[in-house]
Amino acid sequence: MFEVKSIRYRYPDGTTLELPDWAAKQGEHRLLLGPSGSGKTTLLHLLAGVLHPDQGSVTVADTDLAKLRGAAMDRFRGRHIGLVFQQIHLVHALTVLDNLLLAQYLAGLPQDPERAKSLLDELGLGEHMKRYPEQLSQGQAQRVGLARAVVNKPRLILADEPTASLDDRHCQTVLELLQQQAAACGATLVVATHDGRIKASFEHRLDLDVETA
Ligand SMILES: Nc1ncnc2c1ncn2[C@@H]1O[C@H](COP(=O)(O)OP(=O)(O)OP(=O)(O)O)[C@@H](O)[C@H]1O
Repeated sequence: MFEVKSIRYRYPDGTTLELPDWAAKQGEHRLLLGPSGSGKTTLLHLLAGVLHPDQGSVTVADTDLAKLRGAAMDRFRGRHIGLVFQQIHLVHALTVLDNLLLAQYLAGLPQDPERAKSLLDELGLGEHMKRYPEQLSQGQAQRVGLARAVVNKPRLILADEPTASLDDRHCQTVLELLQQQAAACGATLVVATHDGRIKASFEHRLDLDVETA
């Protein structure tokens, strides 16, 4: 489903990051571990096509991301990749429902309010779909962020530190929702974290500290 191979990425200041080869099949769930600064976010950005490597290749859904640039990369990402961040970045001028419809529009997909509404219902947000982001609790906003990431039924879900600021109960809930939604879409899931609480929930891990798969 994805494969990163022989990656070297050079930051603007010339620092170079080398990453171990890594791959997953469709529907597999993977944990990406490593201390702060080990390159987890960089690897997620390479998988999302936000960054491109100086050497090596990134393949997602049988597509070599080096062949996609600009608007084509944006459409591919919107259509096939769901992104979940610690900071949710909802569009504040739009309602919860419209935030999801915007994600469909930006992916070049026909707007499907029924899909968006049923997903919000499923995530316990049905009553809040006409609300604006500032009228939501942190936990509700987080679930909206998750709904937005999966509304287009992505083939790959990338989550960067989704549980870092959460207490134990919310940490477990967010993790379960991510895994459930990934399973519902048949998506491959990658969760990057240094949060040791969630290690036990994943069979497959890559630890950037020790560079073993
Ligand atoms: N724009 C940049 N210019 C130079 N170095 C950078 C840049 N962005 C990141 N780095 C460095 O690259 C390394 C990897 O950064 P990255 O953000 O991928 O790590 P991370 O594992 O996600 O860390 P954290 O858990 O703190 O988010 C770090 O040493 C960081 O300082």
